[in-house]
Amino acid sequence: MTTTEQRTNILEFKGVSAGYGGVTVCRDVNLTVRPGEVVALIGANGAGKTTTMRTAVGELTPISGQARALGQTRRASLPQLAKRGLSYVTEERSMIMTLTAAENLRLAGVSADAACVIFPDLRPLLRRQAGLLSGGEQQMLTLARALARKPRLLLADELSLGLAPQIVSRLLAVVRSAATSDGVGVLLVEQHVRQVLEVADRVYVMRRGRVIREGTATEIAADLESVQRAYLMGDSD
Ligand SMILES: Nc1ncnc2c1ncn2[C@@H]1O[C@H](COP(=O)(O)OP(=O)(O)OP(=O)(O)O)[C@@H](O)[C@H]1O
Repeated sequence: MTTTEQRTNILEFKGVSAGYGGVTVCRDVNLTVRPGEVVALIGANGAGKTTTMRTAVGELTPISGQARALGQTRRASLPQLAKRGLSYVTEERSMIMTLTAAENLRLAGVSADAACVIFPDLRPLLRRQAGLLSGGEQQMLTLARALARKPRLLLADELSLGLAPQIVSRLLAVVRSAATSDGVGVLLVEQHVRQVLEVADRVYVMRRGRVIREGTATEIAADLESVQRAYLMGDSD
């Protein structure tokens, strides 16, 4: 990756407000993601993290401001962004549960070998129905499928929801490595704040629809108790 590429934002929000049916949920959000960096978006339930992600991937249109992914100057849909190199993964199990792991990969145009390079543990599971995989295995498959497509921008919304800490670490380590080794820009929404701070470069903290703090992961980690007390305890405080 050249220095110029590293400096270019592959995701950029300028004063973005967004919401549902005319009701504004996120207000004046400014954020950036550059190639090769892992950026975490943290905040209490209902803070507006998913709304921000859905705006970034073109599922929601900003009420005002500008949301630009992968250099698009006009609003683009998720399929258009996917063609340009966006992968979007969420906590929802997105596999077809009656198909095998290998069939799910094939359906996405991803080779089983490429997926197994990312998570070797998938190899013995390829012929198993996706619906019979554990939650952690399903998310390994989801992440392997997303990364094997060699995206330029990965948006992951609570990929590890409800999973054991050990598997959360493994998923996050693979995300970190995709950023470091392949230059993927990553925006991560995670409830596992301590773990995400270990892999993130920068962090945005949201509360009541606004970004109320940003910093390097090191800065936020050094001040984690007050961040958690002030911002993550619940939006009704
Ligand atoms: N489809 C929708 N229609 C109307 N309001 C919505 C919709 N989805 C979310 N909201 C509201 O928008 C606000 C922000 O929700 P959002 O899902 O973005 O928060 P979040 O930070 O991702 O929360 P969580 O951590 O609980 O997933 C909440 O008040 C929520 O009720």
